[in-house]
Amino acid sequence: MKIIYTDVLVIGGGLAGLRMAVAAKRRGHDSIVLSLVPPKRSHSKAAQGGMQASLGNVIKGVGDNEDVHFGDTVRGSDWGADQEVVRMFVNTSPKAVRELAAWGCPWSRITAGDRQVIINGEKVTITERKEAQGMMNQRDFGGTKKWRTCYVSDCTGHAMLNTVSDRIIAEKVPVIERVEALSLISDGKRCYGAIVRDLITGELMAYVAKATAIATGGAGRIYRVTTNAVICDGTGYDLALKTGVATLSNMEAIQFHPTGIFPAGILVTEGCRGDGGLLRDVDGYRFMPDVEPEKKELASRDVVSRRMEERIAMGKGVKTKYGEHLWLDITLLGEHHIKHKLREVYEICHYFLGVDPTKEWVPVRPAQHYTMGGVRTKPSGESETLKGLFAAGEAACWDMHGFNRLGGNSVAETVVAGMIVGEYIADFCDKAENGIDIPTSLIYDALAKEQAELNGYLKNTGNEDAVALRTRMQEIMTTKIGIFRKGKDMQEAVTELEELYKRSFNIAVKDVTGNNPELVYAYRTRSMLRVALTVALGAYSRQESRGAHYREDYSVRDDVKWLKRTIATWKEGDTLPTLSYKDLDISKMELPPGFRGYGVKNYIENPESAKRQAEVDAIRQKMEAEGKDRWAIQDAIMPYQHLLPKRLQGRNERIDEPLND
Ligand SMILES: Cc1cc2nc3c(=O)[nH]c(=O)nc-3n(C[C@H](O)[C@H](O)[C@H](O)COP(=O)(O)OP(=O)(O)OC[C@H]3O[C@@H](n4cnc5c(N)ncnc54)[C@H](O)[C@@H]3O)c2cc1C
Repeated sequence: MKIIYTDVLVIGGGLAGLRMAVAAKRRGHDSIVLSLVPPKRSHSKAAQGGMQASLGNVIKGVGDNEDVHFGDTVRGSDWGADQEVVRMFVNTSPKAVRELAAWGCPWSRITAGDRQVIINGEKVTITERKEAQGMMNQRDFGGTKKWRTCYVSDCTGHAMLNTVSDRIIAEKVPVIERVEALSLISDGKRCYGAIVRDLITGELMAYVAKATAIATGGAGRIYRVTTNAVICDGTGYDLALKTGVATLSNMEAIQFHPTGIFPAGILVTEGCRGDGGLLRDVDGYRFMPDVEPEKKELASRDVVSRRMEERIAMGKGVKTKYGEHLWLDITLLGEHHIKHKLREVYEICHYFLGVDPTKEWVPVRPAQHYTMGGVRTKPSGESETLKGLFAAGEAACWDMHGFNRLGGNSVAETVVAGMIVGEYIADFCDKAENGIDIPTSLIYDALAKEQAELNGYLKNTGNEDAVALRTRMQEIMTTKIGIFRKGKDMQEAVTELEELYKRSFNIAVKDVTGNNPELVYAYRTRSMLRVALTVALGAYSRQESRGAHYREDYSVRDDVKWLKRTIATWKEGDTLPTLSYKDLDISKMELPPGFRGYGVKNYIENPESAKRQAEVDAIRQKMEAEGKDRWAIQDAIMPYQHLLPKRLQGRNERIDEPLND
């Protein structure tokens, strides 16, 4: 069996993984990236709408800055996010978008002068400034106060991923494709790499590394109706669970995107609504202004998805033999706009629905979209509990999104986290004490354990069918751990998923040769069941509603009892995860919990919130009177710069905020 040694092993060749590897390699550390598919086929490619960075280039973005982006993200998270991490993110995102531009990402650009846009269903003329000519263009997205989302038509992820993939080639980082990490090599205290299966030959290998990073993306495929591609099985989360030591966090926080095309669930971007698209019911009635007068179609995704499902429950859905849906109307944007700025949406509607969105409404219904939880890390991206293990991107939870992610904040997070965590990985590898100093027996034991697990499937005489188990799991997740959750349903879901998990030990794989896709399907199904159980038990146990986690039996956000992060581990031999909780500390928050400004104003206030708000207000008032600038005031309220690598600490330049000001 092959053993390959390297400094940094990155598991995942999407935006987050590639950007981390670039950072580590540039600091002189040999890095290897592993991927199930050629990296340019990673799911980051599917991102359509754009990347949030507070550049303030467009006229509708004037006044935008890190503070506004911070407020939008924390409110969007329903106060579930780690506010220090949000600050790190909003400060780095403008740098990341500009870095990508320097690397050749063809961002859509501003043409100065008049242009016609649709705002609130009306044609409006806006005038872009002369000094913005040629700068990155930005569109409106849900849950944001300013037009902040930079984009490349509606194939932003495609352009970003090509750019970073080209950079990884330039940096000469080997990317090993069509391989799958099955487990991590660990002695219970420190991670030393991974056991990896070659998906072409079926061979097992050990990749031994000083630092190992999980960047394996989301877990959409544990649901039946999802916008995620078939490789988004979420088995990367299970890599952490299987150690018994590394933790997952907030796995119950699952996002449902308002506009999956019906019935397939394929996404049409939030950019459709950002650019002026409207949601209509069976009567063609635009219902969002009635229920969300402030943000209408552009409230945050959790809110819009719930409003849509409520409309359907009122009997206002369009009935079909596949179920019910609502309409997305982008006809008012005009053919030229749709074919240039929403080109992919045009093609998706044309090829998958036979609908021409320049003339017809698009059938849509919310679909699973994003995993806010993930491998729990410190702000540096290192696991809180397993030294040498790092994570970034959708697979990670350094906790930037809390219980609801804003559109455009994910691809931004991948490259931002890649930059930050990549630097910390390099720092880790710089230290002599973090060399690879392990007995080879640890590697061989890990290989033998994985081989035994695979043999378990091959030699099993049981009669369980992996396809049936997975299909049932996906059905349970979609129907019982969906947009509206009820205690009884979730209890049943946990019980049945646990049963399916036990049955997965009786899956018999008949094919015994080579790459063996039947075996792959079987072992991934068991991993997915562990992940699904972590989501379901987390959801059942959290007795409140926060962001995308909405319970009909606990419909209120409870900042007294539940302002806390869920932490999950999986002990070997157990059939359920072990959950614990970690409080969020209001006394350190820059923006104490309150009303989000959209959605229902319905929360149990923690008395600490008002106290902290008074403190924050007093600091702000005093420092403003002293003539201090916004950076100094922010630093006094919640210092975070020390958490950023030095080279990322600088300020960002805007037309209205030149650096020499
Ligand atoms: C349809 C769609 C549209 C979206 N649009 C937007 C948008 O406009 N703006 C936005 O901000 N966000 C958007 N998102 C979300 C965003 O695209 C993703 O969250 C983000 O790109 C994830 O990047 P990542 O690097 O974390 O993971 P991915 O890009 O999913 O990459 C995961 C990588 O891990 C590899 N991998 C997985 N498991 C293993 C394993 N066991 N061993 C080895 N390799 C493994 C895969 O091969 C892949 O290379 C969208 C998501 C979807 C589904």
